[in-house]
Amino acid sequence: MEPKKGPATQAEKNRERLKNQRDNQLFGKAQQIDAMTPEDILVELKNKKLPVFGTNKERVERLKKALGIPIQDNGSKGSNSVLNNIEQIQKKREERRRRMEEERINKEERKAENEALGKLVDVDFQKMVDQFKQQVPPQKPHVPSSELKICVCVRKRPIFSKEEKNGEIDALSCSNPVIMIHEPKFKVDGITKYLENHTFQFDNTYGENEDTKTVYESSIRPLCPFILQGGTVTCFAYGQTGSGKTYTMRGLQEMVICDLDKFGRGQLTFHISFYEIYGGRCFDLLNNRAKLTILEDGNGNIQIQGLVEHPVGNKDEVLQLIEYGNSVRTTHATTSNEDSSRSHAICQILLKSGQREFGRLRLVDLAGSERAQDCVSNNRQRRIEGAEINKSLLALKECIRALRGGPGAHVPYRGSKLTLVLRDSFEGGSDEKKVIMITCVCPGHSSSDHTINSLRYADRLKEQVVANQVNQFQPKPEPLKPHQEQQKPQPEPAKPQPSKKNLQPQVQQNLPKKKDEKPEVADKFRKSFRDMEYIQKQEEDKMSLEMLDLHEKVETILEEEEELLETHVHAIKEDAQILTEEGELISMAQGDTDYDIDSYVQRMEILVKHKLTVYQNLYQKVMSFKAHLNEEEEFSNHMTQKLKKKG
Ligand SMILES: Nc1ncnc2c1ncn2[C@@H]1O[C@H](COP(=O)(O)OP(=O)(O)OP(=O)(O)O)[C@@H](O)[C@H]1O
Repeated sequence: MEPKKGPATQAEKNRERLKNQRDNQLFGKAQQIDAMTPEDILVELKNKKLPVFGTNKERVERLKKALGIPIQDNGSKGSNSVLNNIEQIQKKREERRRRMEEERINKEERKAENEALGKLVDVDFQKMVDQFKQQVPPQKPHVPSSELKICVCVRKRPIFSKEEKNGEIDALSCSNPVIMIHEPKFKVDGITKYLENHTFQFDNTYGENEDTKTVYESSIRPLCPFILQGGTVTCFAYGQTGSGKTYTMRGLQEMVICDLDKFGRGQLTFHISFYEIYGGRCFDLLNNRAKLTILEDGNGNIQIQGLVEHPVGNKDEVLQLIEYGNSVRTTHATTSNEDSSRSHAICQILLKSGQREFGRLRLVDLAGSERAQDCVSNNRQRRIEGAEINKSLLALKECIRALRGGPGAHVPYRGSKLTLVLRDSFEGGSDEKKVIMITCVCPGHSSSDHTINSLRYADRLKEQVVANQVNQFQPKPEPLKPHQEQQKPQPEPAKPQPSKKNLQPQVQQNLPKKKDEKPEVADKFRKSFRDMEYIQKQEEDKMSLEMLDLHEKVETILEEEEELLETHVHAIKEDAQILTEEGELISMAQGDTDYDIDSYVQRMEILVKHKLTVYQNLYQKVMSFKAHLNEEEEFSNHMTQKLKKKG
């Protein structure tokens, strides 16, 4: 007999492929029908407007026939076919039981394995995540930042054994330039588990096994020649507390100093300044945390008054200074990271050769992004810090985006203190200024919300904003089984969009109307508020008008607090002066029996009046400040109530 020939032509091959596909589909459908209950068969027949008479087997065959599934005629009739049917059902039941048992044993084994490793993770979710991870596409080479207008990248840090002991699952898959978040979820029944998978793509992504040198090689290093030709490069580390911002920044600081020193062949001096912005105020990290004042002259030039620039010729000294600066940053303990930073730290390096200025490099380690949600905390200090962080991160996003708009684009740098001091990093378009944004993310599944927020933030900085995709990489579908845990895509609920129509009147109402303010203060305040309005409009789906109102209140409080402290110091000095004069007056009155009572009364009247004026002024400032604090408190309570109702 001649061996069976395979398909000869392409057309035959295609026909055979299509036939196989169809057979597979029909086989799948037949399996689904066999697994259906008699009631389901009835419903299905009715749906398809087919007759419902006869036994269940006859109904099944009718349904299959209607769907084009060939009926196997085994020639048996009557009791024989009934026996066959029962046999088939039993086989399927056994098969199902065998599979369930296998799954149970598999689960127990995974659990025991995890326990031995000290991991207390949910094995079902872990299995689902592992399945997805097997389908991650291969990694592509990293793109050097010199080829990009703005380099937007993401770095995933490794999961710590401490986190796994606490039940954390590594829910991030990273394969340059893609990063996926596998978010464990429960269906409404509260039992069935599934994963919601979000896929993002950036210029570069770095996984847990890629070290800081790899990040450096494709981010800052390609821009070193640009700096040496007089360019300005600003590199930001963004992300939630504990995601590795400081870890990444410290590594980059060291590498870039060494490289710039090497490229400059020892001829360059580094002029280092290192300061932080904490709660809307600026402090010099290399000068005993001296408080700095941000000034803007009539031409819009920004100056940080009091900031000390340290000229250093030796790279080791540069690194020592940076290390010192890092160690004195403002930190506060939180549950997730004991050294959680609430400040933005800006390390600025100006390169000079003799008197000739070269480029500038700014390395900015941003405050924990989740702190921006502290706007409704119980603690006022935290709230004000949170509002400041929120405002600065929103303003930063819009200022970076303005770089893409070219030299003439509006840069809303007055929207926050951070963007105000970094104004020079954003103006002139992306050919003149280079920005690298490294978004750091935590791998643990319980951080999924924060991670998604961080990636969405970074996504807005990309050239083309493409909405992240949900469930791009799905495991191969298995036939549906009853009560099986499904990895089902769940569309995100649509967010209500505030209407633009309603925006204007309310914003107008919010415009600051402060009495007795100096004209330049009022002007500064209005300009900054206009930039906040601009940012709010770009961000209207995220930033509510209430948030804008909160930012205005916080701005007022910060400005007034400054003024109040100044007035208080002034009052104490005046008082001391008056006290000295009073002392002199008393000594005169007590020591000289022949003193002039009229002159005493006259001088005393002047002194007391002066004292009253000084303290009256201070009292008014205290009362006004107190009223604004109360207003902020009320507003915060209102926001908290609103959030509670929503949640
Ligand atoms: N890629 C990494 N590889 C190994 N360990 C890392 C990595 N990234 C971060 N870590 C470690 O994770 C911890 C938190 O990192 P880091 O302090 O840099 O976070 P952070 O984002 O700066 O937090 P915060 O905003 O609170 O300052 C540190 O112990 C750090 O050593």
